[in-house]
Amino acid sequence: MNHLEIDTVTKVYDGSVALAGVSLSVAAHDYVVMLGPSGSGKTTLLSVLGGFTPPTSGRVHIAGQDVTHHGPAKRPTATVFQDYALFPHMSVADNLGYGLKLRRMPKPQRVKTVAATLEMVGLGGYGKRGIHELSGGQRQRVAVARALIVEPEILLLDEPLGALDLNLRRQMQDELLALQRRTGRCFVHVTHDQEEAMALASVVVVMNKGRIEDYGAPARVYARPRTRFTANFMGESTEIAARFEGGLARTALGDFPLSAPPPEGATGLIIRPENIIADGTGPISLGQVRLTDSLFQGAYIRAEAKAEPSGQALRLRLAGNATAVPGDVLTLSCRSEDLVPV
Ligand SMILES: Nc1ncnc2c1ncn2[C@@H]1O[C@H](COP(=O)(O)OP(=O)(O)OP(=O)(O)O)[C@@H](O)[C@H]1O
Repeated sequence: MNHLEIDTVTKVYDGSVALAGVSLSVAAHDYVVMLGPSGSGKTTLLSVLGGFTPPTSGRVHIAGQDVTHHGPAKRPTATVFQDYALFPHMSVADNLGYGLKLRRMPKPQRVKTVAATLEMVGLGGYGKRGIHELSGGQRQRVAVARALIVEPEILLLDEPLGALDLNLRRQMQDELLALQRRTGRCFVHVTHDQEEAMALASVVVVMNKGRIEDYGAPARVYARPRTRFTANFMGESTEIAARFEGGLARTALGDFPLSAPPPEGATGLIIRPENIIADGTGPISLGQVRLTDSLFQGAYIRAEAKAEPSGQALRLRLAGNATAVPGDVLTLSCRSEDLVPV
């Protein structure tokens, strides 16, 4: 059995289905990021893992123990909430020490553990401060430290960086990743920010309408999405309608060999803009297109084009130093493996 086993978990609220049979196995060293649009069930699943929401059916095992009906205090998890939920009237050290006190750790040991944990999150010497004397990033670190200090088997993080500005968010992402590696603990993190998911996850879980659409290493999920929803939700792509016959995808741009069998019921090929080569040097020719739109973005040019004569629209990403204006005619190509059947 894996470190975390989620077995066919459902959650129904007054007839509305928040989780529709979610199953997932997670290893002890994984950094899992749950990603999905608003209302897809991410927070509900995290809350079921933390023991705050009882599932309607299904089971949850953590470190070999069936915790399905255990409340938050009775399971080996700790949660970092988006608003941090720190005790505002207590000092930083008392916030951290609280959980240890509940576990009846003797005071001298408690003081040492608090100091070491503050050191670990880069807040050595901040123990005496009040919560209101900290910046947003420092409060976030205190919240993570307070959760980690009780040595949970799994650290649950609900949009932990949601309240921070972009620069601080990136810095805290680096810090969270370093902390996860240093502590070797399993982190399960909820976000709706796909860049954050890619940056942090060893396993990204894409959720939609209470189900898992796709999960795996971020590079695989991004490059070879298993479903149309995942392809559209993560990054940009173009879909080319296709019929699949004898190892070939027949499309308006031509017939292409497939590098993998199409999933059942597949009706299209997905291609990412950055995988379209803006000349004829790739092994698969996509033919000629005329640019219909181009937008300079600094490092690259985001462009739209229409294939000739089919009229198929394509999204492109051209080098930032290219000259590209609407009306230009380009010959496009790609690699077979970058045409992903969905
Ligand atoms: N306490 C509740 N009572 C009734 N319905 C709920 C409750 N909590 C969540 N839901 C519903 O369950 C579904 C999943 O919600 P959930 O909060 O898990 O989604 P989410 O992916 O975390 O969304 P967001 O990114 O907006 O936080 C939604 O349709 C929501 O309205």
